[in-house]
Amino acid sequence: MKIVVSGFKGKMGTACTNMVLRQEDFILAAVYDPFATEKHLDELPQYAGHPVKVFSDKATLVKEVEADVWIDFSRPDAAYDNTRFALENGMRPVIGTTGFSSEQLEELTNYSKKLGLGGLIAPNFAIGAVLMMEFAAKAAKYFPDVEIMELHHENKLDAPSGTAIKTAELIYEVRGDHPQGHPEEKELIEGARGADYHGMKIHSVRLPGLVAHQQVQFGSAGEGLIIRHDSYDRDSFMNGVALSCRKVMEIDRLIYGLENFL
Ligand SMILES: NC(=O)C1=CN([C@@H]2O[C@H](COP(=O)(O)OP(=O)(O)OC[C@H]3O[C@@H](n4cnc5c(N)ncnc54)[C@H](O)[C@@H]3O)[C@@H](O)[C@H]2O)C=CC1
Ligand SMILES: O=C(O)C1=N[C@H](C(=O)O)C[C@H](O)C1
Repeated sequence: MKIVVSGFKGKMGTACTNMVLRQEDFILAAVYDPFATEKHLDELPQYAGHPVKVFSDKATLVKEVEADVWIDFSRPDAAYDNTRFALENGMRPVIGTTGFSSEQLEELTNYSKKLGLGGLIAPNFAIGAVLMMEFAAKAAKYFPDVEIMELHHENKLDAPSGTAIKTAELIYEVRGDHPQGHPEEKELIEGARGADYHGMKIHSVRLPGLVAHQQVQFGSAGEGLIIRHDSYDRDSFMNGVALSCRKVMEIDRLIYGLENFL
């Protein structure tokens, strides 16, 4: 299977490039990053011995390279354009980049169906994070009062995280609208109670030293339940990305969420 890694200079792009090179049935057809130059081949040791084509321009890439799968970990403001571009050029998207609106997800799904091309957009590729979301949705039936704390490295651009949004959506499907806290509570400093999603509060922490962590904290009369997932290393996402590259070859539309492949 021939694969392009988009956003290859970044933290996740680097991990994905290494992962693709390690898989016997994957071929790294090209890497793309608008900030790339040819000298990246010499600078990045993981490419040693592997003749990989480096592109800083998507249009040139598709003229010179044929690939089956487009892995993308770039920026929230590039997520939609890159996914659309992959589909338009016959590559199955495996997208970890966050920042899609529900309208964009719907439009891309419809477009993929029209083309008959498989693909996946997943806010989190760590198997443990998918389980955390499923456990949280299950708990919400009995514990409707819940707050989500997501904690990430200080270079993250979007807040709340894609994982926190997906978790909130899953919990909302179970418990619906549910105002929390005292009806007369007042924030003395704006934002103190976090973002509000149908009554559920979401808190975003950004600190050096963190990778990707989330705690879903439930409270009920006299008891509490905390469901927590920690990605200590970006390798935590790689099994999910590798699995998805194989699975998108077997389907004929874009889907949302790694749970669909587990
Ligand atoms: N779904 C998942 O499991 C995970 C998703 N992410 C998401 O992946 C994205 C990237 O995260 P990091 O690697 O930490 O960021 P990063 O900042 O380390 O890397 C982003 C890379 O994208 C490149 N880039 C900028 N504009 C681009 C464009 N238009 N097309 C292609 N590449 C472009 C940058 O030059 C940079 O090399 C974020 O949206 C993050 O939330 C991160 C970790 C796991
Ligand atoms: O930016 C990150 O790092 C991560 N982004 C994804 C998100 O927004 O949920 C997945 C994971 O949390 C790491």
